Amino acid sequence: MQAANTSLASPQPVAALQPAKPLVWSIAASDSGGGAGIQADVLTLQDLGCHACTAITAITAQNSLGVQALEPVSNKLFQAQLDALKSDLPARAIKIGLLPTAEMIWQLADWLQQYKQQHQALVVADPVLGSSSGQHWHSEALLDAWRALLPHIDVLTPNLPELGLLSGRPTQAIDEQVALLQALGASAVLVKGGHISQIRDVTDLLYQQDKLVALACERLQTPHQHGTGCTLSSALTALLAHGYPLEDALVLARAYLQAALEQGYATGAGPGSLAHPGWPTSQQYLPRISGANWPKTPTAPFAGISEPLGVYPVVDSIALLQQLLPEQPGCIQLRLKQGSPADLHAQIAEAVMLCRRYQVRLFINDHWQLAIELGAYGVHLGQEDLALADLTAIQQAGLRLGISSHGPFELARALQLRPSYVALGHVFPTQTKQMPSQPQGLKRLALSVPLCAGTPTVAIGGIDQHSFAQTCASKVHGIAMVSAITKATQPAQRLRFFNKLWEQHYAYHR
Ligand SMILES: Cc1ncc(COP(=O)(O)OP(=O)(O)O)c(N)n1
Ligand SMILES: Cc1ncsc1CCOP(=O)(O)O
Repeated sequence: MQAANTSLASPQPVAALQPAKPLVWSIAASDSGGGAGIQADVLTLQDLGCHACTAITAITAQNSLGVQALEPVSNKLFQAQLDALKSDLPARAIKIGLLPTAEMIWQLADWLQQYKQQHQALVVADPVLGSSSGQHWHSEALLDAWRALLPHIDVLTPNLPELGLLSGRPTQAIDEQVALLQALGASAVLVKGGHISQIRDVTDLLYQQDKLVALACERLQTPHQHGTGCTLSSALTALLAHGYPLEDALVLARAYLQAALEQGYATGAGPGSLAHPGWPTSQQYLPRISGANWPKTPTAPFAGISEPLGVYPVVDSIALLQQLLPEQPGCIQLRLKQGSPADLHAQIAEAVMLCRRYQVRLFINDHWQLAIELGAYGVHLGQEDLALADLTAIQQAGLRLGISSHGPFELARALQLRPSYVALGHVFPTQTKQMPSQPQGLKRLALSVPLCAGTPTVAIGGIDQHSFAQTCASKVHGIAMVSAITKATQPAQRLRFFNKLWEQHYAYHR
């Protein structure tokens, strides 16, 4: 019998395929206790739908009570791991954790410089310079090496002590310390709030060039916090690997961490481990976001909407409104982008009168003062419009408020204001408006809907007869459309068609 060819010397490469899951590398140390390091990273990356590859920097002997020993891998073995991954499993994103020696950090800096010239990969680095149980693994030489690594890192996630060590100016203000790291080549810096002060909330600060955003979550009273930094940074890496922009990735990663902490569990006699709670789907874990140009939340929620919004045409003229109203859409929006004050007043007054006659709920885009004055059902505002509007006046006048969102970050901000509905868009490419962001697609739409529990959702952007049913399947409460209705040769007939589809869907699938 002929022996099967079991040679390991020269495996034939399988034809390059697009991997089914994003490939993410964790470059970090092993935690024999299974709560932090490589082990926490792999569990988190897999939990968030990525394939985790690893390059182990050191092996630690530890349990829930502390670290008993740490031994770096040889530089040769470290290099071999990186090269093996590079030749066959290129990363969409890379997470860096504990780097045990200055020499290994310099080696990684050289290696990353070359890698990033050939591959597009985002690098998140959690500068682990000590353990939560009190050990520290830094020397001046190691800190200098970390500083040299900064230009190769896209997001650095230090806690406050780590920021102080890296900046070398621990007594200066956080902004000033971050500026020092940015001067050394750091891009985005997320200063984690766990150590900032023992107040009710944990507030993380995201610095990007000239922009600062704060994300606050309730401080959970749990002893099971081993691996918190590793879990946050690997969750962030996973979400970046899925293609979420940084702020969106961070909001979801923070929600993931909050659920992971809340469901943490005891392992040994010391602090236990975090759970791996799956994709964030619950609004209760979303961080509260603050930053420049963001309005205060009115003291009460906006008026609610009882019936589903249904098919939601967005029109730019009274003529179209008149054509569509007899078809009884779930609601309608007048979106006027030009006109003198007198002209706008006259058109909105007429729209209010017509919608009352047909008993259709009328939202006014942008012109919130006229909407209040003339008694519209509600107002729709974009995120940039919110800072300019008097939200308390809209809320106290009893008008409904709909707010646009283009991803989890804007969605979390919008939900904070307790609006009457949130719009999720743009779902598909659209010709109607130049959009600053990428289309979200149906998968992200479906993942966003559960985050809004209790607040109605409206999908918008590029929805037409081909995508209507799939969009309904995401369980949104309304479907807003501009061109699919207004550019049809017979807009009223087209609306009738969509109304019928909505009713069928609603009757059979809710
Ligand atoms: C239902 C609905 N969703 C989103 C929008 C977009 O509003 P906005 O972000 O204010 O952009 P403009 O419409 O002003 O271009 C909307 N109008 N309606
Ligand atoms: C106003 C707006 N906001 C997000 S997408 C969009 C335009 C939607 O138009 P269409 O339905 O023609 O794609």
